[in-house]
Amino acid sequence: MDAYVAIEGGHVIEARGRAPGTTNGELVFTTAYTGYEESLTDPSYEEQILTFAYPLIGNYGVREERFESDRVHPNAAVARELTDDVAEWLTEEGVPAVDQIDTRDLVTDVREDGAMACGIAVGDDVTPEDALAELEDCTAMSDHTDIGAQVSVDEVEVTEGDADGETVALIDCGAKQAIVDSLNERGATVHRMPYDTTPAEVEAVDPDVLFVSNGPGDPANFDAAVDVVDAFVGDVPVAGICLGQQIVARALGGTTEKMAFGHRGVNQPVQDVDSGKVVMTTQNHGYTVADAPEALEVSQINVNDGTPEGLDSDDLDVITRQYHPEANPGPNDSLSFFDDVLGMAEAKRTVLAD
Ligand SMILES: NC(=O)CC[C@H](N)C(=O)O
Repeated sequence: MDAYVAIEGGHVIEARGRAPGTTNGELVFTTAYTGYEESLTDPSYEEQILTFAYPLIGNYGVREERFESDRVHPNAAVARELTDDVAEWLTEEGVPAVDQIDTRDLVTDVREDGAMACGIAVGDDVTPEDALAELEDCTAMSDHTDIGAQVSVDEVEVTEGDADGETVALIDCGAKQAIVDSLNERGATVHRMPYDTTPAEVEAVDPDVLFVSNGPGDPANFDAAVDVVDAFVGDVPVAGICLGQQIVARALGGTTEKMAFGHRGVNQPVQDVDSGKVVMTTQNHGYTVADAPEALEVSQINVNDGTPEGLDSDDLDVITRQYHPEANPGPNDSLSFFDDVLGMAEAKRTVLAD
């Protein structure tokens, strides 16, 4: 199958077609060397074209148990070499894929010029012009103003924990399954609620903790979730992961901005400000908190570029992380985040009961 990849500026690269179709999206890369099933099903990659920096993708097959949602989210996949298993999976999913392309070159372009528009055409009769036409049609990430609707649940889904466990209202802005599982495994009952849930609907659940999930796109396009955090913060403990951190920051008066090419991989070093301890983390984000709200302490920072990785407040009962403590893929070193969140909720519940 023929394949052409057109990148911002109009440069067209020839590749080998592995799954047919034409599409466009924001070109990003991940340096993760494993976890392609988790990454390809992570809703945070919605409307993006995912390039794998690691050259061989697919060498341990495709297993549904490792999926983070019920479909592939990037608009296309790009790798140096994709196995037949992955090519067949992406073909079934209708997601175009290419390989036999110099991903070192592509990653260097994105590192130098930032995440960029990209058009892809794959098929027996496609031409470079088809890829260029897709590039021309590409919508900037911040202009996907209702991207939450593409990835959230339509209705509340409840997964039960232990009878005496905490009740979590999870605002699903494109949540990874591992977040729900990590909470359930610790005895919490999770009410997974649509991204545009109102404060009144959250109130009806009477949560012990309000948890804002990861998700795709620009945090500026999640005003409903910002309103929910605004309504509860200070009264109910609040937690957030990735987009969740950005939304919590916005709700308390902080600002967010787009990074050049973001952080995507499984070995991003994060330092705890108080202890000095460094952990390796899984990341997948293109935006960051620019000005942290005064009410929150920047508790953790990225060792490479100093961006905020954790925002905490003991007074308000807030804990958020820019990275992914739930891993999947990646190191499990930060799973204790979920113990901290539920511990915070339990402590507050005890205080209120006394
Ligand atoms: N994984 C995420 O939640 C990503 C958050 C946001 N979409 C960003 O790119 O920064």
